[in-house]
Amino acid sequence: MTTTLTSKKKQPKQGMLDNVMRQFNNAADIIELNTNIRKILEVTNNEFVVHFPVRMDNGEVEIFTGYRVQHNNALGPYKGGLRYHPTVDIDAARALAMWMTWKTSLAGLPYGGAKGGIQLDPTKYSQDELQRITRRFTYALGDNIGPELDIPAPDVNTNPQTMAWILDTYMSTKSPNERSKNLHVVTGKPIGTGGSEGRDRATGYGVFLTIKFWAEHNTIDLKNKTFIVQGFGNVGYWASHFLKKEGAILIAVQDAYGSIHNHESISPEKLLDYAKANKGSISGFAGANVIDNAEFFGLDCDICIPAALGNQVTVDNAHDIKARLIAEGANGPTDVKAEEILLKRGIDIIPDILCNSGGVIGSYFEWLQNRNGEIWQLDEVLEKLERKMRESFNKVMYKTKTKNLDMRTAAFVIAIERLEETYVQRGIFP
Ligand SMILES: NC(=O)C1=CN([C@@H]2O[C@H](COP(=O)(O)OP(=O)(O)OC[C@H]3O[C@@H](n4cnc5c(N)ncnc54)[C@H](O)[C@@H]3O)[C@@H](O)[C@H]2O)C=CC1
Ligand SMILES: O=C(O)CCC(=O)C(=O)O
Repeated sequence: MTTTLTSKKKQPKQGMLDNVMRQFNNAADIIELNTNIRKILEVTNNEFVVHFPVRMDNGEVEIFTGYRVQHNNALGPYKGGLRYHPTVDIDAARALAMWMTWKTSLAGLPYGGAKGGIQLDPTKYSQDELQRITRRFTYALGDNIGPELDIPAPDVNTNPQTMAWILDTYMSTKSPNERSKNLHVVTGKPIGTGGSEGRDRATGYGVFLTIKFWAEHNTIDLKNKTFIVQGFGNVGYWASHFLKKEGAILIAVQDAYGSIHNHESISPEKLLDYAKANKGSISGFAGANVIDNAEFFGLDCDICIPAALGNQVTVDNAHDIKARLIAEGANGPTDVKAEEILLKRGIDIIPDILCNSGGVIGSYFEWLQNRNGEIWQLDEVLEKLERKMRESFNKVMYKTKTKNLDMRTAAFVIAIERLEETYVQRGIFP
């Protein structure tokens, strides 16, 4: 097992990392960010790369590579999800960690940003194998995570069960007297293991709320508005569920297995039941027609919700998009060049660091409850979540108006200004 720690080292820029750096530099230029603070924010604080062996069901040992990148902790402990996917590598973890720093700052949370995961295709492993992989990864990370240091949460292909395994493994390394003080080492846990009511739907509910606020802002009625969703996991499903409750109509879905379309409507609840019984896949669902993946983003609709992976809306499909609004459930789904095209075409984009921030806000509520020995009811959690998201949305809209900025740049400016303020107040970089 090896651990590599790279501190304050310049990184090459490409893919999602290139995107987030361009977004950051654009906003930093606009506010003429102090050059010393810019130097700090453009690199990650710590990077852990761990290789660890796990016994497979057939008795063979396989070596896995896991990552945890801690970008910045000026505002509080590092916070962010763990992703299990073949595309996880050091640059993906760096980019996603940076987005977490801007997201927690914009949301006004006492957190910094981190992200990580394991490079693997979870469909190739049994539940027992995934449990052993998760436990060995947790041992490998050791005390580089912790309830007041760095707090992981679910992301793509990880879920409350994954968090429960991490919690159990982490706690087993502590003395009995210390164990109960470590419940908040991860968030997004099952309710029976210290999880919070509402964390399951927090991200999708937040996506829905930002769409609702945007519609109110533009005096648009969401009733009978059509929407399409890429990614029908935790975020995609819950966003669809709440939009449907508001009267909007889901007409197309794309996941890792294919794309389906029904111009009349697709029931999110029926599709979820189907996917649950079909190893998570929407393919074969009887309530819609199969379409070519390449057609998906060009479908006629009012709202497009990318809620899967990064770099999905690109120069290759930005010209085809018919939606009036893109609501970024995923992290980094729109690349910088595609965004230029979309903005010129008058398409609004609710940026990821605002749109999907309900997840980390829900996590913050779970962390607070664990820390204080409290248990909140679902309606209390959702009310608090709505209040926080409305505050962030209003701040972003005010900045777009007063500084004549698009929503992403406005959100980045607010996030970076908060970090700048803390560095200046500490007196380190006046
Ligand atoms: N889970 C959370 O609380 C949060 C998640 N996010 C972001 O939302 C996005 C989705 O996350 P979750 O819903 O949690 O993941 P998930 O694992 O529950 O679902 C992922 C979905 O994306 C689909 N997908 C994977 N590869 C795809 C591809 N190449 N094309 C189309 N669809 C594909 C999968 O089939 C699945 O339906 C990610 O970008 C994640 O970082 C952001 C904030 C919080
Ligand atoms: O809930 C959290 O701590 C972070 C969720 C996450 O990974 C994200 O917002 O991208």
